[in-house]
Amino acid sequence: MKIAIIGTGNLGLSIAKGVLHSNGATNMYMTKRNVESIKEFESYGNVTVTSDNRIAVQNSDILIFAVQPSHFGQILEDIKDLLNEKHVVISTITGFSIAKMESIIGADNYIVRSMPNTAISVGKSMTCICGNEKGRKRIDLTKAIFNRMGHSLEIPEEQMQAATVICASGIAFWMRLIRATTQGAIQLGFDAKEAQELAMHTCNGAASLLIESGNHPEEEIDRVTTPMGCTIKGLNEMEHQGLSSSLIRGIVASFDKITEFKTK
Ligand SMILES: NC(=O)C1=CN([C@@H]2O[C@H](COP(=O)(O)OP(=O)(O)OC[C@H]3O[C@@H](n4cnc5c(N)ncnc54)[C@H](O)[C@@H]3O)[C@@H](O)[C@H]2O)C=CC1
Ligand SMILES: O=C(O)[C@@H]1CCC=N1
Repeated sequence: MKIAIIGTGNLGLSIAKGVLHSNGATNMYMTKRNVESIKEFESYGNVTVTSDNRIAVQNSDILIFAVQPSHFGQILEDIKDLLNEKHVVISTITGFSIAKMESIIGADNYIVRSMPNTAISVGKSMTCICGNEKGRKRIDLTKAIFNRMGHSLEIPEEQMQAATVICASGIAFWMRLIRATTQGAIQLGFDAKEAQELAMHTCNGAASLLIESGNHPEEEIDRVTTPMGCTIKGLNEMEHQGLSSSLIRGIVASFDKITEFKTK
């Protein structure tokens, strides 16, 4: 598998690390404007680092674009004449529709949108995927690539904006909750390192329990909340302070922000 990461910044670098850790590519190109910060990746032997997207496209089959939304249109213009039947054009770009991509490179390309998160670097991404008419013939291949770096789900393009919030931004929401739990643990007497260790592994356990059991969260919460116990006291106080409501309102605000920059 010959993969190009076009735009090796925060997300692109996470994807590159995930590809390398999962041995997901026989050959990988990594591009960015200034390559100094990623030069070290050439030590992997099967990695080429360059600022030239055209070279990367010519030497790769799977093209994963991870540039800022405002840069993506011009980058597609710059490489569109190189695209052929071997290429799968995979975009992680928030708010950049398939129709907009087709208006630049044409509908006769294998186009897939993928919405991963930075946990892809450690093989734990939740990645949502959709494709254009030709791209849907490459969905299984795309899922195979992203399933080596976590879990993936094909969804309609209409849900990609919501998926961006829940999965891509969502990982930051969960890490803020881990940080808040850590601060609570520090207040209760743990040092910062141990406090974060407790918070991370408890969070990991909660997610793993739900994934493995397939149970509803409240079913599992009912197993923890001893009558008149400390857990229900804490949970009810959190809800009195608006825990669930503040999370939901933050998720909706994040969604509305994407709508804002989509309409610009
Ligand atoms: N950061 C995240 O967790 C996620 C980001 N996304 C999307 O991924 C895209 C990238 O986001 P970030 O990684 O956070 O941004 P970033 O700014 O960290 O990375 C963008 C990279 O693109 C490079 N770039 C700019 N122009 C270029 C060009 N002409 N050729 C090659 N590289 C070029 C920049 O040097 C930079 O390294 C955005 O569209 C964002 O919406 C999607 C899901 C998650
Ligand atoms: O914050 C952002 O706009 C990008 C999309 C999801 C994660 N990072």
